[in-house]
Amino acid sequence: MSKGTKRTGTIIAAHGRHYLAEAEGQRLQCVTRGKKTNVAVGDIVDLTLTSPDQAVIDKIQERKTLLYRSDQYKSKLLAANVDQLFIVVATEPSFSDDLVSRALVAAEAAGIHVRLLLNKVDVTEMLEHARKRLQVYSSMGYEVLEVSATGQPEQTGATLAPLLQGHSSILIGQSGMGKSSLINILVPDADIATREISEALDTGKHTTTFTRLYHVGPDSSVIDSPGFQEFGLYHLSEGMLERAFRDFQPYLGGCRFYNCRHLSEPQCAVLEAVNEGKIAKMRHTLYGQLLHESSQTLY
Ligand SMILES: Nc1nc2c(ncn2[C@@H]2O[C@H](COP(=O)(O)OP(=O)(O)OP(=O)(O)O)[C@@H](O)[C@H]2O)c(=O)[nH]1
Ligand SMILES: [Zn+2]
Repeated sequence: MSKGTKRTGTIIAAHGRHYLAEAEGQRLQCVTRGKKTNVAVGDIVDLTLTSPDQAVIDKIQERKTLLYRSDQYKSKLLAANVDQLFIVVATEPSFSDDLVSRALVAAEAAGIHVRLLLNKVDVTEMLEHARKRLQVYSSMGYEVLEVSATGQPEQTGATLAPLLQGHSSILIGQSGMGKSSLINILVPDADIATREISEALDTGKHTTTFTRLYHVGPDSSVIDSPGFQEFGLYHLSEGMLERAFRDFQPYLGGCRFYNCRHLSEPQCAVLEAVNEGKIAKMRHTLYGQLLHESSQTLY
């Protein structure tokens, strides 16, 4: 394989502007042309080799999906081409409804199937409390799976592994929910793979701060992303937002004004549903917050 050879590869790890691609079973360190940082883990890319194990990314192939966060200034790509998302929460430490809902909205907007994964169900003192808090999501139709990564690893693997087959999945969650423990069950050699990727990307000690993709079977992969504390959705337009709230859907079209923003309009079907307890108050509050964010976008 010589300099100038063309390849098609999959991006399996990203750290800053450094990417690692896999092409025909070979790992290639990649950079973008210019200062572009629009590449995501999971992207299928056209490459030109610059040395036996290095390449330049010429082109990102059309994406089936793109999951991303954004703040006022820029978007932060989480993963490309995934078709399902697992939001990992736990009995303890306590999870944030705000972050869970934001992740649900991001998935809906990107057209990605989403489930919640309640981990650490072995912590029985907190189990009923966590289940109760998750009812708001299951009543909207989101599936909530219960697992215990350290308490019942075999059963957890048996529950999750079949769900990954034939899919490109991503796990996200706040720090401490047990995401790494789950990945270690799903990807037995994850630690070794992480070390190898870390060396290839030259990330030094920061082994847990990059997103990476693992193969878990033919046509099956799972992406592990770093824990997050915030989940900005500045990029979602108003129209996208109302549709991304699954609990609003039965009421859309029922408002007096066709262009109702569901904030303070008279005879708003969404507001009526909130008042009747059919839509959770915290969901509507978040919707208002996200509308505000989408009006603040500077890019
Ligand atoms: N009791 C119990 N503890 C668990 C379970 N899964 C993970 N833990 C513990 O929870 C802590 C956090 O787990 P990690 O897997 O490191 O969590 P993480 O979400 O990857 O966290 P970050 O690495 O900070 O992003 C560790 O002490 C685990 O041993 C579980 O099913 N039950
Ligand atoms: Zn309305």
